[in-house]
Amino acid sequence: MALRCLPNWVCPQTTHRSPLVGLAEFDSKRRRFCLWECSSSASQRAVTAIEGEIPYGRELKKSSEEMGLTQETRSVAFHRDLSMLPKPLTASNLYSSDGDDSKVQISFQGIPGAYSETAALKAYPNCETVPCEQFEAAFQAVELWLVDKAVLPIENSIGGSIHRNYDLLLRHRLHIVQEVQLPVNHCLLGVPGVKKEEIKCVLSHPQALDQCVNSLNNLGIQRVSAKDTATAAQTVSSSGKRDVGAIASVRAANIYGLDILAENIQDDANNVTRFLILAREPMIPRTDRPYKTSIVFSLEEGPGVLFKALAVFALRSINLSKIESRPQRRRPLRVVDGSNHGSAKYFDYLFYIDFEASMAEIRAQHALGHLQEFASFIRILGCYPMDLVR
Ligand SMILES: O=C(O)C(=O)C[C@]1(C(=O)O)C=C[C@@H](O)C=C1
Repeated sequence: MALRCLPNWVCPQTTHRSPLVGLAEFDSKRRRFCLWECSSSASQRAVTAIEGEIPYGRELKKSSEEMGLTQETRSVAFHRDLSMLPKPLTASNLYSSDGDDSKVQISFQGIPGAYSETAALKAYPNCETVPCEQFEAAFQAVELWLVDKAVLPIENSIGGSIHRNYDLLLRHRLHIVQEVQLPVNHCLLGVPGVKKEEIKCVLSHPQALDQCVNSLNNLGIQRVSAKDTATAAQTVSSSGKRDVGAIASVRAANIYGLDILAENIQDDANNVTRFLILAREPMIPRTDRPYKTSIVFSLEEGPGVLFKALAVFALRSINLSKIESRPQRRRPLRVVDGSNHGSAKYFDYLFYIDFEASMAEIRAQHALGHLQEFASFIRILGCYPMDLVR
């Protein structure tokens, strides 16, 4: 059972917004949840509990308050509830892996057979994967304690950065606790018995189509976007059409009963997608193995500020493995009125950097302290072990 605080929780029966502290318990194995409203006033020491079932898949967007609306309410004595209060964390709770990952639930965007699911299984071979329609739902599932972690593709060695997912990292308050480098071998799939030459068009995720653009042009095959590679395979399987194929994994072919007409059809044999595993709590940084730290920051205006910002890492021999910039949505333009010829307009950017050091290292702490001199905003997205195994 996991517990979290719900201040300002609204009682579904009375619609009374409690000034008290609420607690929620989620039993993710049995998919049950229980919301506890605890009174802080001495005269009213009752605890109200609302129990219900955690919905599957696409209903993950519902908030816990909404779920409580349809559920039975009952009161229990306060003293009986003391045993239910959160226990203090122990050191072993703070490190992610206790060897048994069969209880870990990981949300991913897509349906079974998607590469994101394979990435989750690479990180936690015995985990339970929870499919979600959109990335937003995969994030919310973690935020609502419906699952433990979410997996997110962030960049690909052929297609580059997945920009929308950088934006999601900032919009949500989850922490990167792990990275997964997954070799992606795209296959051309078709309904049983079909020949490669019969395929006139293929369905797949836009990133997967981009990674195979030359091969598909050579074969004269049209490209059509699908939500994810596994949904493409499922659509082809249920359509039964001989001239429509899918680009997806061997695993997706097995799940949806399709023939593999060609393997490794990506334009570069070394096709690797990097995924991030996200959790509610950050990982406590250590120095027992190579670590990476991901940060996002914005800079004050001025000549050479980005140069100075990057120098804080170079000065301490900290290697940067990734830099990405994204427009600041809330403040897209900065207007500087310093001349007689009108005001200058600059686009305002956020910079995302991955550097190869642990936040437990003094040089990393000093580098971020130094960066604060030029940055108007800094957030540490996570410090996590580097994935060195392919
Ligand atoms: O469609 C899938 O199977 C996904 O997991 C998505 C995704 C992506 O978003 O880049 C992941 C890995 C591959 O590079 C292609 C597609």
